[in-house]
Amino acid sequence: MALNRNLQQLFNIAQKDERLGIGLMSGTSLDGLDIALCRFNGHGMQTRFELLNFVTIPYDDLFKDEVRQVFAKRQADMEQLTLLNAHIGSYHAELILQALNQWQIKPAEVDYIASHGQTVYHAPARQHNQSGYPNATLQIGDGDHIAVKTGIITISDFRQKHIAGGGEGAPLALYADVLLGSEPGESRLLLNIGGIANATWLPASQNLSEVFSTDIGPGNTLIDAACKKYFDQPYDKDGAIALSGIVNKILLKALLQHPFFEQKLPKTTGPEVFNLAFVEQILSDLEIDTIKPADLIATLTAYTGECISNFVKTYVNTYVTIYASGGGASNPAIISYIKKNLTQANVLTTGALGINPDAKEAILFALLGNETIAGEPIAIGKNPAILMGKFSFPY
Ligand SMILES: Nc1ncnc2c1ncn2[C@@H]1O[C@H](COP(=O)(O)OP(=O)(O)OP(=O)(O)O)[C@@H](O)[C@H]1O
Ligand SMILES: CC(=O)N[C@H]1[C@@H]2OC[C@@H](O2)[C@@H](O)[C@@H]1O[C@H](C)C(=O)O
Repeated sequence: MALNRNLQQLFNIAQKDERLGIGLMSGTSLDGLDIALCRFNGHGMQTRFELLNFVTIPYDDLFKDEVRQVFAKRQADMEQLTLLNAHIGSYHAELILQALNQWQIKPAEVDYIASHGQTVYHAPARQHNQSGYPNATLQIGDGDHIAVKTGIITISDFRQKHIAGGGEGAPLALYADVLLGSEPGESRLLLNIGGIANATWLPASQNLSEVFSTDIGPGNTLIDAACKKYFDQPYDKDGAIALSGIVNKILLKALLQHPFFEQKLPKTTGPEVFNLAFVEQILSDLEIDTIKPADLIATLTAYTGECISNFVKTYVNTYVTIYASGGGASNPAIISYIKKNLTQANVLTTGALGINPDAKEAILFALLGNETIAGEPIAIGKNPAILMGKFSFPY
């Protein structure tokens, strides 16, 4: 009996030696849609990949404001959430078509799209503390809209399977970091500084039972929020405001007391926890009535730097090479903290590994899609050994 057209196409793609996949990431910074066009050869530990094209298409202010109405909010308008689920899927499809057109690639040449969607709420059980409820997370931007509008098979909603397999739904970076980032003989920490900072530990031994990936704490999320509130800017370009301010040591010390840092690894978090309301509560507890906006940003930047360096000092007990990625890797004020605090580390960017630091998370989803189509579950320590995502077909 013949397979239907969708399954036949999927079967053909799965059997190819080489696949062309698009990875999409729209992160917690809400800065834009990252689109990575990658060529994959093989799968699992034999994966070879090439980044053919990459672009971040910035979101306009109207779109950001629409998403912010539900983003990381405990209570939101259900109609707005429902509309956004369809709208984001459809909008992302338009942006993909725009990028393909720019790169002069026809949709028919692309084997699959792997879409992260937009996280609107992340709620691991450690955080929500509601008995009887599991780890939970919600990404919107439905894959059917992407598949139908682009005509390309789309895999989406990766995080639910990680939760179903016993994880918190993040960080998924683990899988790509092991496949693309390990090197025998070099202890590596792959550090992504996005809205939230996360890291994957890759020991020189390459012993998969020692590998772990975890969120560290705030990356750019608090800095961005304060920049928007006090300077009407989306972020602190090149750390200029932070470098002009003075760190408030009392505030910094209090921020570092957050219980998240004491919880055992691996763990995840988000702007649901690390937001300006948390900072304002601490300012009020400390009876600090006024703080210069530049000093606040200097302090929040130091906070990110301290969280990352404290993490490395606590969990990495050897000389390590840190490969940084994400937008925070372009903030000299954050990076200089890490370099100053960590004398037992060589701090580079993933560019030194041939992985564009801005494209890394979009590449991750392209790689996860390649595994879902052609790979086998890979056991890495206690992490869920699973293939993730849901298929949407164009027809
Ligand atoms: N030149 C720069 N100087 C300072 N900060 C920068 C610079 N370029 C990017 N950033 C920061 O990086 C952020 C975007 O980072 P990125 O795209 O890695 O985040 P994301 O993918 O949304 O986050 P997450 O990984 O948490 O989901 C910006 O909001 C900004 O804070
Ligand atoms: C729930 C969610 O969207 N988490 C993101 C977020 O952004 C950074 C950090 O928090 C990380 O845990 C994760 O994304 C990356 C891509 C990951 O899963 O590896």
